[in-house]
Amino acid sequence: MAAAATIPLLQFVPAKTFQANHYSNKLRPTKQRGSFGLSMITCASSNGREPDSADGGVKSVERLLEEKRRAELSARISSGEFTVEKSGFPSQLKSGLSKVGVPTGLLDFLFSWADAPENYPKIPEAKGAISAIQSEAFFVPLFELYLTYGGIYRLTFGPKSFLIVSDPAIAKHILRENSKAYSKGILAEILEFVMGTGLIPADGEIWRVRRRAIVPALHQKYVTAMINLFGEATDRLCRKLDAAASDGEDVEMESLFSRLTLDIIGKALFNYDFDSLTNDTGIVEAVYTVLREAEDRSVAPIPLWEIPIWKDISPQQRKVATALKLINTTLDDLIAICKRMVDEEELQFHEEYMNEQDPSILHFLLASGDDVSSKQLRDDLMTMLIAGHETSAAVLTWTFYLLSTEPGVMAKLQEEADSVLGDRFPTIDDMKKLKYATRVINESLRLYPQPPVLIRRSLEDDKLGDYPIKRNEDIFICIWNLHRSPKQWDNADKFNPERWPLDGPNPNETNQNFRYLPFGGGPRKCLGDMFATFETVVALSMLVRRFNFQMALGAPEVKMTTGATIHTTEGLKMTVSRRIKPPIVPTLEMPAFEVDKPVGVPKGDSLVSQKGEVSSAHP
Ligand code: HEM
Repeated sequence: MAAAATIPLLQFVPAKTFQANHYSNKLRPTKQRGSFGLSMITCASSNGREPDSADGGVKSVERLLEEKRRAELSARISSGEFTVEKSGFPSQLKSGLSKVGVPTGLLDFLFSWADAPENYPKIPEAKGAISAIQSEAFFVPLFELYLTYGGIYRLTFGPKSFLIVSDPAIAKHILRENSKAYSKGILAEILEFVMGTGLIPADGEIWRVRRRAIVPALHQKYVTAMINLFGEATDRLCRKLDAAASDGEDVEMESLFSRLTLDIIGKALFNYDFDSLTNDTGIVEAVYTVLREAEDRSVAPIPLWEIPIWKDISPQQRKVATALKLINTTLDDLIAICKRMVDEEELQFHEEYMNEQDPSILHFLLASGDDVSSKQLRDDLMTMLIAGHETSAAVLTWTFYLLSTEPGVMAKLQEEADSVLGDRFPTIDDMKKLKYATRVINESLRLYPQPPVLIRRSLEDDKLGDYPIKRNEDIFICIWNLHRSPKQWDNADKFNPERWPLDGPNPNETNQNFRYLPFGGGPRKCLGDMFATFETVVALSMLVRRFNFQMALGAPEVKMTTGATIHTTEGLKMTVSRRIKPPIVPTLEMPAFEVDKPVGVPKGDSLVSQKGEVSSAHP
C-alpha cells in the first residue's frame, strides 16, 4: 500500500467528525476542522433567529476573524505565494521588471520566447503549505485557487503534486471520453483495508466484471420494492420525531439521517435490519469504527498502520481489526444464509428476478449464479454499504439545513407533499409526481455534492484541455467548484430549486454537459443514482408532510467538515413540531417489514442467530 495522501482529499471516506464508539447517545463530533465562513456560502445565522447578545458578540468576533483570515488567504494567493516561479535568469528578470511596474501583458509578450523551448503551455501551478488549508474544509481553498488559476491547476505540497480540475470539458474527458486512461489511484490504496477490490476502488478487469454483475440487480422492480422500504424506515424516524415533538426535545438530525440511511441500505443490500434508529448494536458501532478509520488513514502523514508491530500494539488499530472481523463475520453469515435460501428456492431466474421475502441485492447476485468468491462478494457489499449510506445521509442533512434558510421553499414542498401523498406512504407512481421535492434534492446536491471531489490517476500520457500531462498524475475533479462556479451558474451560491424547471428533464451530467455531476459520469457513474434519488425524495416528502423543522434555539452554527462527504462540525440541531394539517397517520397497509420489533445484535456478536428475525420488506 502506498503512503497516505498528505491532504484530506477523499471520496467515500467518512468524516472525522463522528465518534464511532458512543452510539448510546448520538453520533458526536470529535474533531472540528474549523469553519468555512466564506461569503460564497452563507451559514451566518444557524437558527434564523436573533442570537442573544453575548452569543451574538462572540459570533461577530468569530465572523470578523474569519473574514480577516479569508482576506489574508486571498492576498496570499494574489501575491503569488502559491505560484511557482520559473527558474532561470529570464524568469528572474521578468519577475524583477514586474515588481518595478512594467505591465504584465507587455512582459508576457517580451518573454514568450523564454517559455517556448518545450513548445506547449504549462499548467498553472500553485504550491503551499498544508497549514494553509488545514483550518477548514479542504475544498474551500481549492475553490479560491480555482478563481485565481482557472479550470485546471497544479497544487504542490512538498513532494506531492495534484492536478485540480474544475472545468466541465476536462472533467468530461477524464470521466467519459478517455476514462480508460484513468484509475482510482490513491483512493484504492487508502480504501483497500475496508473495501478490498469492491466496485468503488476496483479498476481494470475486476471492476468490469463486477460492474456487469451488480448493475442488473438494481432493476426497475427492485427499485419499486425499495420505495416501500424507504417509506417504512422513514415512518420509523417519524415516530422518533413524534416523540421528540411531544417531549419538546430538540433533535440532532445529522445523526438521525445517518441511522435512517444505514437501516435502509442494510435491508436493501443484504436484507439485514441494523435497526440503528432504535438500537445501538455492536455491528452498528463496528461499521462506524471502520468508516472513521478510513478517514483517519486518508489524512495521516505517515501510514503507521503498515508497520506490522503497530497493528498489535495500537489500541485504535486493535479496535479496527476487531470491528472489521465482526463485519466480515456478519457479512459471511449473511452470505451463507442467503446461499441456503437460494438453494432451497425453486428458482426461475430472469432479468427482473426478485425474491419477495428477500429482495436484496445479495439475493439477486446469488440467484443469478454470479460466479464470485465470498471475499469479492463481501468487498462489493461493504463498498455499497459505505457508498449508499454516508452519501444519502449527507444529502438529507444539507437539504434540511438549506430548507431552514428558505421558508418559502419549505412551504412549497409541504404543499406538494400534502397534495400528492395525502395520508399514505409514497409509491413508485408518486416519484413522477413529487417533482418539486426532486428539484429540491437536485439543488441540494448542486450546493453540497457528495462527495465534493472525485479522485483519479492517469495511467498514460494524455492531454487535458491545452495541457499535456504525464502518466501517474494524481487528479482531483472538484465537483464543488463545478457546482459553485460563477462561470457556470447565475447566483451560484443561492439555494434555488426553481433553477430546474419542473417540466424540464431531470438534471444530470449529460444534459448539463458535465457542469453538474452529482453522481459522477461516464462508465464509473454511480449505479445507485435512482435508488438514492427516490430514497431522499421519499424521506424528504414524508418528513415535511408531518413536521415543521426549524434550527433549534442556541444550536451551534452549521459549519462544514470534510470526509468523503460533507459533514457538519457540530451536528444539525433542529426543533421539530407536528403540522396541524393534513391528517398525518399513514393508512396504507403496513407490509411485513417489522418496524417496531428490535432485532439488535448484542455487542460483539455476529448476526447468524438473528437472521430468522430479519424481516422482509414485502408481505
Ligand atoms: C445521494 C446518494 C449518492 C450519491 C450523491 C452518490 C454519488 C456517487 C458518485 C459521485 C459516484 C462516482 C464516483 C467516481 O466517479 O469516482 C458514485 C459511485 C458509486 N456509487 Fe453512488 N452515490 C449515492 C448513492 C449510492 C447508493 C445508494 C449506492 C448503492 C446502492 C451507490 C453505489 C455506488 C457505487 C457502487 C459506485 C461505484 C461505481 C463504479 O465505480 O462503477 N451510491 N456514487
